[in-house]
Amino acid sequence: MSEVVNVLVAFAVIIFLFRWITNSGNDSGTDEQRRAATMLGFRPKSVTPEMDSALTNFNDFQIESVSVMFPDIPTPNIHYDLLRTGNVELTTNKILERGFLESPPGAFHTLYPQNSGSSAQATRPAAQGAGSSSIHTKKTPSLIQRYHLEDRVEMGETVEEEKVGGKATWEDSPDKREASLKERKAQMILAARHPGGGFGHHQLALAIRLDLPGRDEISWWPCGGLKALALASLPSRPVIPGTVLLAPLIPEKCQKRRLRTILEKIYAQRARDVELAKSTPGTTPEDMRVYLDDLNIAPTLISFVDRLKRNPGSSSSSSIALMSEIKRASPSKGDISLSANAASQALTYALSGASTISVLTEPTWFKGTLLDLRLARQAVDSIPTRPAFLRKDFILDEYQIDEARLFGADTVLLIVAMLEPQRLKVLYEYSTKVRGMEPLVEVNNAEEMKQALELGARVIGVNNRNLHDFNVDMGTTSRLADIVLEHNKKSGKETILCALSGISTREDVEVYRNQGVGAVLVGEALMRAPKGQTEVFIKNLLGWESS
Ligand SMILES: O=C(O)c1ccccc1NCC(=O)[C@H](O)[C@H](O)COP(=O)(O)O
Repeated sequence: MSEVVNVLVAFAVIIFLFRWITNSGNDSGTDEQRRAATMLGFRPKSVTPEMDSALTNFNDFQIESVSVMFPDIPTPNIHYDLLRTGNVELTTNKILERGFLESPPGAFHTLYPQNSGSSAQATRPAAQGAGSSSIHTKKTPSLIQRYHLEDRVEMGETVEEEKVGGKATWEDSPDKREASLKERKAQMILAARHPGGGFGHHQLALAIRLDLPGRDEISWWPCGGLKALALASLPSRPVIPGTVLLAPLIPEKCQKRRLRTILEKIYAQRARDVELAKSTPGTTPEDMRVYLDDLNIAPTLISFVDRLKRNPGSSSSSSIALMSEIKRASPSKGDISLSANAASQALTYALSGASTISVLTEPTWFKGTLLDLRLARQAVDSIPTRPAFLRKDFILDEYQIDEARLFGADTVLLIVAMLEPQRLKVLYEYSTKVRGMEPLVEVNNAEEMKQALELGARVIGVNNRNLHDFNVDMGTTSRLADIVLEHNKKSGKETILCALSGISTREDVEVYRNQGVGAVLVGEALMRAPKGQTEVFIKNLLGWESS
C-alpha cells in the first residue's frame, strides 16, 4: 500500500514539475527578453518599482540610487549587476562586502549601448521597443508626509546627529520594537533634513529602506543599523545634498569598517580607466577587434609556458626560471626607481637570462604604462630567444587582455583574490582560447590555489605579499607548494609553480628551488640593483654565475 502511495506522490511531483517548467517557459517574456537571456547567459531580472521616484524609468532609478552612493563604480557595472539581482539592496550589499562590481561582458554593451543622451536612454535595452518601458508618473508623498512628520517639522524639531548614530537596542516586545524602529526612522529623516533644510530625497529613502531588511533583523545590522548611511558617506563627489549631509552621521567605527583595501581601490580605479579607454575614439572595443582580428597587427606571440622551461640553468635537474619585473613604484614601497627606462631595463634583463619580463602597466600606483610594455618588447624583439612578456596589471575585463596582446604581451596576470570565480573563468578562457595566451594565475592561500587548479591554470604564482594588507610572508609559497606537486602527481600535468614577491637573496631562491618551484618573480630587488650591476646581481641571485 505504501508503495502505491509513494508512486502516486512521485507521479504528482513529476506532473507538477513538468507543468511548472513548461509554464515558466511560457512566461519567459518577450523575444527581446529571451534574446537578452541568451546573450548574457542569465535571464535579466526586470527591475521592480520599489521606491518613489520622480524619474520615469525604474531601471534608471535603481541605477541612479546605487550610483549616487558609489560614484566610483562604473554605471555599466551597476546596471549589469542590477540585471542579475533586480534589487538595489542586493547590489549595494555586494559593493559593501567586496568594494567593487564586475564589469559586464561584451554582450551587455551590445544590448545596452552607451548613449550620450539621457540616462534613461543609456540604460534601456537596445532591443526594447519604445512602448515597452514602464512609465511611472504617480505623484508620491514626500518622506516627511510618508512618515507623518509634518507636525514635528512645523515645530522646528531638531535631532542631534549623535543621537541617530547610536546603537539600535533590541526591545522586548514586537510593539515596542515597532515603535522604536519608527522613531529611529523619524530621527534619521529629521536629522538628515535639518542642517541644510533639505536632503537628497531618494537617497535618504533608500537609506531608510536599507536600514530595514526585515523588522526583526535590525539589531544585527552592522554599525547600529546605519549601514545605509555609511553607504552614502563613501568617498564621493558631493553633488547630491544628501551625500554630504549624511556623511557626519556615521559613527567612527563604521567609517573604519568601510575603508577599502588597496586591492579594492586599485580595482575601482582600473575599472574607471577601462571605461575611459573603451569610450575613447580609436581604442573602443570594436577598434581593438579590428586591430587584433581583422588587421592582425599585434606583435608575434611566443609560448609563456615553453619559455619558462628554458633558462640558463635548464640543463640541471632543478632549474628555476626568472621572471624579472619592471616596477617604478608600488603602493607598499612608494617610489622605487622613477628614472627607470623600460626599454633599457628589458634589454638588461633579457641579456641576463630572464625567461619572462613582467611589465607593470598600472599608472596610478606603479607608474607604469602600456607604452612601457610596447617599448620593452621592441628593445628585445631581435633576440632569437627573447623572453616572454607579462602584462602585470589588474585585469578585470577582456578589453585589457586585448590591450595586452596589442602592446606585445605573451601573457597576462589574473589575480584570483580580485575576481569572482565566474569572472576569473571567463577571463582565463578569453586569454587562452581567444587570444592564445596562457595567463599567470596569482593566488595567496589554499582556497585560491584550489580555484586556480580547478581552472586548469598551467602557471600558478603564489604571491608572498598579501595584496590587502601588504604583509610579505615568504613562507606562503612554501606552504602551498605541496598542493601543486600533489596535483601534478595525480593528474600527470605539469603545472608550473612560481614564487612572487619579496625575493632578494640567493637563499630565498634556493629554498624555493628545493621545494619544486619553477620560477621566481623579482621586482624591487632588481630595480634597486646598483646601476650597471643588474646582470651580476641576477646571475648571483639565480646561481647562474658559471653559465
Ligand atoms: O608591490 C606592491 O606593493 C603591491 C601592492 C598591491 C598590489 C600589488 C603589488 N605588487 C605587485 C606584485 O605582485 C609585485 O610587484 C611582484 O610580485 C614583485 O614583488 P617584489 O619583488 O617584492 O617587488
